[in-house]
Amino acid sequence: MSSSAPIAIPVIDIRGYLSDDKSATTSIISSMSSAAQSPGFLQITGHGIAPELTTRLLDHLKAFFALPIEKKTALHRNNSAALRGFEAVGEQSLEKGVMDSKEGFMIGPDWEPENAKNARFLQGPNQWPAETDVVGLRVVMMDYFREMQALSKTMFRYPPTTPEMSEKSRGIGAHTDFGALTLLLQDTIGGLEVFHRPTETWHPVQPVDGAFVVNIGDMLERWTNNKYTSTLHRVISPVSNQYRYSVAFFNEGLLDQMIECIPTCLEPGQKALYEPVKVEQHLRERQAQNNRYRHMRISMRKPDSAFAQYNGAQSGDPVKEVTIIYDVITSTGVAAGKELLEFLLRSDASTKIAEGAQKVIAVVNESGGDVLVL
Ligand SMILES: O=C(O)CCC(=O)C(=O)O
Ligand SMILES: [Fe+2]
Repeated sequence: MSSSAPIAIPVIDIRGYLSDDKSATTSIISSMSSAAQSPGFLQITGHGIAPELTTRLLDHLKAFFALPIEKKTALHRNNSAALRGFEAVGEQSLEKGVMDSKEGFMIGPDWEPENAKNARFLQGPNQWPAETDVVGLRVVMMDYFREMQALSKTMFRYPPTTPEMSEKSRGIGAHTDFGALTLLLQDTIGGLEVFHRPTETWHPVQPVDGAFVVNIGDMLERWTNNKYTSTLHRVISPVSNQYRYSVAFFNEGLLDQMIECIPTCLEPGQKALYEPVKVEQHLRERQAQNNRYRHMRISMRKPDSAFAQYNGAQSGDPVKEVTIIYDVITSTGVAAGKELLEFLLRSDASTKIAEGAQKVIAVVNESGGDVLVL
């Protein structure tokens, strides 16, 4: 369900931090840390990236996506071991039954083709169109890239849609991001929405002139023991006669970096919720699960941190208890051959049981049948 009720996505001016103003820095850090915990999304202004550069970047992006489809498919991501390049409309579907209506173009740190044999996971050369096709594209992309000092970035174009069609398609289906931190430049069309878990409602991230949207990804959530939140988000297809353009930086860290609970993120008596993992393994697992994984996160309704803390630390032996329940229901194991007690249910029981079963069926249908509901 979409809702226009406001959810506070803070807009934070980081100018004071960049100019080393001590008191401004303290308050900027405290606002950023609180936004990273909830809602896991914020927008930053005063970041020092020249508006001239972002305008030039978006102009070149329009020129790139306006190329004939054959020229774009010649640069398809499938041609690249590092998964760099073009992706057409409809190639992704993050939510069952709704197609993602967007084109993408992924680049990263550029490797000379002759060094490609030394490339590791997701490393390698970019694929560029002929210079004469989009004059200056490569220069502006790499200028922007250096400015942002990021590791990988993807540019998107979302086709416009009609009100009727918008019910059946998404710009990009609901998902969380794999990496540590995403920095997103969006134009003025709008459509990005974040999910407010307690009320299960979607809320727009209004485009703010000159701002970057910042959101926490799964890697940072893991690193901070769930203190920072990797928030579910999506783009609804713009009901407009114009395309929507955006540029996303996925900061994914160095491949050998170990992601293990930052000690200051543990309250006294708390345990680390995740095993340490290297960035490369984390990315490989996410990449392998790709759409399926992203989709699972929606259906499984990530447990809140109170539950996550409890899970695995239950008293007694939960596996044994569940085994006994299974045995009793199936008259096997410890319950084999035993007479079960019968007891009477109140007259409203069958309605209540049917309601519960309907909810379970709805969740299973929504997830494509690949979710275990306990
Ligand atoms: O284009 C956008 O506004 C968001 C894209 C996004 O969420 C993603 O690629 O992970
Ligand atoms: Fe995303």
